[in-house]
Amino acid sequence: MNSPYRLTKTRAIILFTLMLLGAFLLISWSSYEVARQSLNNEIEENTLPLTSDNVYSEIQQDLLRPIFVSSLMAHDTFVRDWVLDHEKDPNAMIRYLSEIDRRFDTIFSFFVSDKTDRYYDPKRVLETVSEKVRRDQWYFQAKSLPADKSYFIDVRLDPEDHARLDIFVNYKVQDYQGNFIGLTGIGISVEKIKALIEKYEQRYNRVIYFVDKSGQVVLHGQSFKRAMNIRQQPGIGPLTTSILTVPGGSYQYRDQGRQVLLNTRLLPEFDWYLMVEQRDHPLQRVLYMTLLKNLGIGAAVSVVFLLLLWLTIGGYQRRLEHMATTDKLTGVMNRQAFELRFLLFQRRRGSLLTGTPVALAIIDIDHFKPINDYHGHGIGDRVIQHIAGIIQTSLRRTDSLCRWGGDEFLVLMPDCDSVQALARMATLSALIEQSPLIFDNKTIPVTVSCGVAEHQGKEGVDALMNRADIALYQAKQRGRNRAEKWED
Ligand SMILES: Nc1nc2c(ncn2[C@@H]2O[C@H](COP(=O)(O)OP(=O)(O)OP(=O)(O)O)[C@@H](O)[C@H]2O)c(=O)[nH]1
Repeated sequence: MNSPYRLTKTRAIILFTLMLLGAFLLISWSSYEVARQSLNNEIEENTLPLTSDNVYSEIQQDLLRPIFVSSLMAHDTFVRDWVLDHEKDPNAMIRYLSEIDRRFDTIFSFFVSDKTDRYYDPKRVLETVSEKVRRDQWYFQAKSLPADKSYFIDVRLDPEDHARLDIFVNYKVQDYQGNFIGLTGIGISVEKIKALIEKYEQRYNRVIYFVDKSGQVVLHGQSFKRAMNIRQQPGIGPLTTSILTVPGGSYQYRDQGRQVLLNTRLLPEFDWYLMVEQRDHPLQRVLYMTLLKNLGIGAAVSVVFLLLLWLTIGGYQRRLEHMATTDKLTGVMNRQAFELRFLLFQRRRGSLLTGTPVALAIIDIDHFKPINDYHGHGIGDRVIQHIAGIIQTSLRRTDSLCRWGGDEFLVLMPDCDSVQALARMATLSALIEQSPLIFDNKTIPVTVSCGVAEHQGKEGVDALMNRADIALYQAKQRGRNRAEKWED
């Protein structure tokens, strides 16, 4: 009888659980998303560009200095006059270059004469450059620069230590009429710039590197372990074209499941892009941990809430069930519960196809109306309770007792034929006769009449009761205080 109620309760609890967990999940997730988004925006719009600006302005000094020094050399009247004076004193140029190295702390300075193709460095006059030699191509490349470009930058191996890279600034030298007369410039060590990049990476907790206009990574710190062209780098690859066609911007991409925020900025003097990347901001982790904590709290609150709900609903349900199935006056089963019990019994009997007999007895208090009329309704109630108590003590565990209404009781007796039932009811009526209600020094004798019938085939409760009622009528007719069974 409980199962349909339990099912409804279980369904309701599952529904509440889903709603509650859904609500917690939705609230926690949306607030996490809002916080994450605003943190990302803050990083993307403020923090990252600010870092980028700082790195740019600091690194720019170191990168622009060689251009500045080269420009000084190219416009120096000494250099131009010396060339125009047919390079008479090579030592003068050598001294000049070594002075440049000493004053500006460059690693290498040079001059190449267009007229003689001679290559000067701070120590000596090296051999001449030739268009036919591959390693001299940088010179002819610089020489053929468009008129509006005064220099070009070259990153290549250190001529003395081939394991290291140097940045060379090659500046065009022109005479007073603007004719090309040579190339001068200096070289600085990439290692120095790399050290700077690493310093900034540690200071700002960012990944910093430079790419040229083709997407090739030209400068990076030691921890950089990725494809040397960003076009081949997963995540950022598809963004490369848009990155390299604007002077700077903010981008987002995913790399190995992690979000990367990127700020780019063009260094026009080098035609390089400064790339500043932010991965795993510490606050992102804090936000994620907060999300997990919120979900944990949500789940715990849900569990406690649902447990209380389960117990409360269970308590109410049990009370309601008890109220709906029990007779208030006697505490025995009421009519509705009995009908349901009979239906279940019938179903079980049908499925088991058991041949065991089942009997039903109707017990009616004799002359109950006069008891009510003489002693009052309250005493009448006590008589009903008294009779219910006696019947209950005489039942087996498998019997079911019901107060059908007024002064009438039903007893359903499985594994009991009409003859056995009749005998049991006769014993019961004798017992009731010998057990008057005694109270306030008054003795109220009570007797009952019983009608018994055995269940036949698939008949319903009404048909069975009808036959038992006929038997009861006979008992009443034959003088009451007795039991009769239905006879065909
Ligand atoms: N005190 C009390 N009386 C009730 C209750 N329910 C019904 N009654 C009364 O029980 C009486 C039933 O009387 P009947 O069964 O008609 O007649 P009876 O006096 O028992 O006569 P027989 O059954 O022929 O012996 C009526 O007077 C009802 O008012 C109840 O809950 N408490």
